[in-house]
Amino acid sequence: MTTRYDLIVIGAGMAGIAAAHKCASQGWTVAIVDELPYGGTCALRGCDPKKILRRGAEIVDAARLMRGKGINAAGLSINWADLVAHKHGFTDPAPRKAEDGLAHNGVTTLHGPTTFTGQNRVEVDGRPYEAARFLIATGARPRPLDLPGHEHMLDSSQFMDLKELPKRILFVGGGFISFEFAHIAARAGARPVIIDRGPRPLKGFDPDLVELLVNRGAAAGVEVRRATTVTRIDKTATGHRVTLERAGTTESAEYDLVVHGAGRIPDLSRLALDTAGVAWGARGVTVAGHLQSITNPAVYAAGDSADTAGMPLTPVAVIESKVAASNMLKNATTVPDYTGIPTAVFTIPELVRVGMLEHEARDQGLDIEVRYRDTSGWYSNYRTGESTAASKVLVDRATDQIVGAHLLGPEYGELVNTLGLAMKLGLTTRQLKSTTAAYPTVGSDLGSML
Ligand SMILES: Cc1cc2nc3c(=O)[nH]c(=O)nc-3n(C[C@H](O)[C@H](O)[C@H](O)COP(=O)(O)OP(=O)(O)OC[C@H]3O[C@@H](n4cnc5c(N)ncnc54)[C@H](O)[C@@H]3O)c2cc1C
Ligand SMILES: NC(=O)c1ccc[n+]([C@@H]2O[C@H](COP(=O)([O-])OP(=O)(O)OC[C@H]3O[C@@H](n4cnc5c(N)ncnc54)[C@H](O)[C@@H]3O)[C@@H](O)[C@H]2O)c1
Repeated sequence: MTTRYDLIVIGAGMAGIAAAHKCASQGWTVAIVDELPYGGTCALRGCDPKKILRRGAEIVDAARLMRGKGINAAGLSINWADLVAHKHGFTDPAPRKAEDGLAHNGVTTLHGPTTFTGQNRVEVDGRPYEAARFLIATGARPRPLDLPGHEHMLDSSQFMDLKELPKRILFVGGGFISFEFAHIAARAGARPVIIDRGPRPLKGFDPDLVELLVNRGAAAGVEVRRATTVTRIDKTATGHRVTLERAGTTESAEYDLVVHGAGRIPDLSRLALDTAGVAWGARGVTVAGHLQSITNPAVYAAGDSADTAGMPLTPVAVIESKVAASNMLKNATTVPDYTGIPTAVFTIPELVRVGMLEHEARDQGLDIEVRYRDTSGWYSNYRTGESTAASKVLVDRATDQIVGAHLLGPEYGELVNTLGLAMKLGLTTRQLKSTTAAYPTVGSDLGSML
């Protein structure tokens, strides 16, 4: 017999869980399904465990910066197995907590791979279900790389579960994952190399700050090679022989590990979306601004699996999920507001961005003032021994409002939240400068950055 719900949510990550809670709390009958343990990428295989591993690296780096300044960092090292065990202390109980919370709120929790069998029907592990509405929240997976030996690469989840960390690690792709993991690995004693096929890694971030970060990473043992790609990976007795291509020349080198950091794609190919009449493409489920499928009105999508103006980030998944849930409940067409959502690369130090890049602002015809500050000599950084730090705030001359902000430095991942808030609320830099921060905190540097 087919069980029927008001809503079936496919994917129990950030996007799926938030929407299931919201609709169930409004009295809808809701089921949620995942083929993996509940919690999704962010809690189990992404943001949260990654930042636990980074904590070890932060401590080592912080001690090294204070060498000769009263701290003896000699002999300080990361015990990788213990650090990974510390991570498991958080991730192992998370699925049970997530599932119990849903069940407590009246949501039926299902398990297994899900595929559509009609416009408003799915099968979960072979069992049929129907619903008036569906939310697709299936997230993303590593982009398949078409090269001989691709199966020897580890993905980000496998990397974070390594029992021990070898020395020679090649990260393919110069984006978020490679930079964050390489910065952790270097502090844990490895010699990571990042290759990127383009001339500039971390393309979504301010180019001047990226160059500073690349140099700071080099000093910590992270090598970055540009315009380089991998063409072949062969397993050897001691590791992997990797063939690399750069400007038409080929070289090969031996690495213990090769890690995939070459982008992620929406995880949709197994859902049989065509059977449900749901249009989709390489960027995700094709949705209107209010997150409803443009071809099947019963279906909505949110998070990494939806083709929207938002980046594939946790705060975006949560906002989209709440807006999609509210639209389903009220039959409304509200569009998410993406203004002022910050993003951070958790290297050491971290690189952050909110709003537009310089060239994006100019392409939009804005008359901007670029307020660049080398903050490396400022008190907050002197105190920690950090010698690489800078800020670049883009201010619209016509309105005195911030249209973009780019920061590289310790704790700037916290500072950027204030700039995001200012953008969201449309504060002028004059208004922002009139606020007072506790002193001495990095927040108290904001006025001088402006
Ligand atoms: C290594 C890493 C680090 C990251 N760090 C950060 C960070 O620091 N900050 C940040 O903002 N973002 C970060 N992200 C991105 C962030 O994790 C994602 O944007 C976010 O988790 C997306 O949430 P989601 O709910 O859309 O998808 P997910 O959390 O991926 O959830 C999708 C769920 O759907 C399930 N699923 C898929 N297909 C099916 C199917 N057919 N049937 C049943 N279930 C299915 C999956 O098993 C999964 O549990 C990181 C990502 C990675 C990979
Ligand atoms: N801190 C965070 O918020 C965080 C951390 C990790 C991941 N994420 C999310 O996960 C997504 C995926 O991360 P990612 O690091 O895999 O991708 P990414 O999109 O950040 O970067 C991929 C990079 O790999 C390069 N590349 C692609 N194919 C290549 C090849 N064959 N050889 C060499 N270089 C190649 C691209 O030019 C690009 O620079 C991100 O877009 C982000 O949304 C976020």
